[in-house]
Amino acid sequence: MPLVLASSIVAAIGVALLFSHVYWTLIASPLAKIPGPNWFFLTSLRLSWEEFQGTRTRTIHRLHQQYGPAVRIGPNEVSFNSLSALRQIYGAGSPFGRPSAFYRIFSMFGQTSLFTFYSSSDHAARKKIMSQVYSKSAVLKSPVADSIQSKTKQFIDLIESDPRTASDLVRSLHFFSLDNMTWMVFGARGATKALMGELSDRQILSDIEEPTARRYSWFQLHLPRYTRLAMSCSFSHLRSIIDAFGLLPGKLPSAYSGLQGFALATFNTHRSYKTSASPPASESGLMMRLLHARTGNSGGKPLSNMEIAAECADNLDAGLKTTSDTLMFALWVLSLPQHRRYQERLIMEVKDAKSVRASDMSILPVDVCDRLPFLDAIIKETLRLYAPIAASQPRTSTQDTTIDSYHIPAGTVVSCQAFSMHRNPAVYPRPNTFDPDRWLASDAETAEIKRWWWPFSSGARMCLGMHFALAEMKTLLAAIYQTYSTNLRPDFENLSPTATSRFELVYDDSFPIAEVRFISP
Ligand code: HEM
Repeated sequence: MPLVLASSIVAAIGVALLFSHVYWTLIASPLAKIPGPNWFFLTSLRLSWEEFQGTRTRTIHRLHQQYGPAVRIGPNEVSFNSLSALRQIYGAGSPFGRPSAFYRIFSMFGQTSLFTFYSSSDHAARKKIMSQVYSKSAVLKSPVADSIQSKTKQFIDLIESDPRTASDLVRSLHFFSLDNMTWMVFGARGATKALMGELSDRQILSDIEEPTARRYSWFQLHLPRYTRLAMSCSFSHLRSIIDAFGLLPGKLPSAYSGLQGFALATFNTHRSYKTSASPPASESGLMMRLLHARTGNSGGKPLSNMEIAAECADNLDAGLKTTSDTLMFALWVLSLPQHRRYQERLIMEVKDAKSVRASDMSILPVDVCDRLPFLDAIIKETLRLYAPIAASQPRTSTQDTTIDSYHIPAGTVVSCQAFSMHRNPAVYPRPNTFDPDRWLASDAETAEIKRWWWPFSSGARMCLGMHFALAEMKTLLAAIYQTYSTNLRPDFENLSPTATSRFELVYDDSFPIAEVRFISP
């Protein structure tokens, strides 16, 4: 009898808790006024399931199409798709920061870095030290521009010497991006030579195509304790049971572990360089800048060794796939038979630019590429339709706010996603069509589409490496189309790639390794 009574009390408490949860989430919560599907209101598991399947971004987009510019996508989460919300969440003076619940999965060596700071003041102090390295004026001139040009030349040499490797775009563009990024971070002495065939450098990237990477990040985000336990479990029997039931988060402790290991080893090798006031090109780069800040030469806050190593690793991570995936999408989209005319126009533009320069320089200079209007339109349109970070960029605030006339309590996760911003048919007519010409109209006509273009985020936390990435991408595309035309293997013509996962920037699962053929005239 006491057992029955106890069970009845437990059941009654359970039902009461369930009712109060349902009442709160569906009726009493200030977020209940925001439209969206009830299942998403009730439990965050609903959205987590979409994330597990890799469909989160597309589902949120569909919900915006159905419910409008504000959609509640979880008990405590809202997605917005309007310029006013974008400015409020990400704009100057915004009270919103990056929530550690999500961004901790990007943490390197357990350190907080530019990418993972919540506090605006910590973030601003670190960004002040780092931003000069990647400023547009630094990128478009020597020694950065010379380095980009030399890596570009090495890519063209690879097409000539090893066309098979060059055509496998995931690999070859990662080599290009790695060599560029490592030069930016560690200077000439610490830069990799993957394009030139250095096997140990190519090996750094061996885990980036690990198919369980997204799954691992999902476990890390949603079940962090279990993930730690399962991955570090030293009892082989338990480990085999977890494995047998398919409950192992991933095969590797982390994708990019090769990149992190490289960053730490290179930092340790080179950190004792003398920090002279104006270091030579071989000693320039982010690491030197951070070491300077430590010794007080630049007036910044002193940083520990691990903080500097983490910042270096984080930059390699942030700049590697974003740039190489965008380049892959650009080469793929230009190689589609229906876009032949765009490829031909680009070829004309770069050849004209070459012909007005009397020099025998085989690669168009970075600053010249920066000013080519059709190339710029191609890059903008590629980043609109195939943004490598297309998914939500979550933010939270410690104070209550009102966004688009909805009351948003402190702690609510709010976000916009480039995938939806870039597909608003009222802003971009025929939003799913690749149309570079939309960027070539007058300033007045393009003002609105530029406001909605958001591949690099905006405001204080906008991408640090945007100018560097644009310079790399423009210089390489100009060099390729100066000499070659490209087409696709026929089985790649009917694919529709977009990186939509929040965790991995790789091509979608539906998009196998892309191969283009580089055709000499
Ligand atoms: C096509 C190439 C790239 C794209 C589309 C891109 C996009 C973005 C986006 C959307 C963010 C904000 C993410 C968020 O808040 O969740 C971001 C931040 C960042 N990106 Fe990039 N990125 C690219 C290349 C690079 C490169 C080459 C670097 C090299 C330094 C880089 C370094 C960073 C850093 C350090 C941040 C954090 C900035 C901050 O918090 O102030 N990115 N990027």
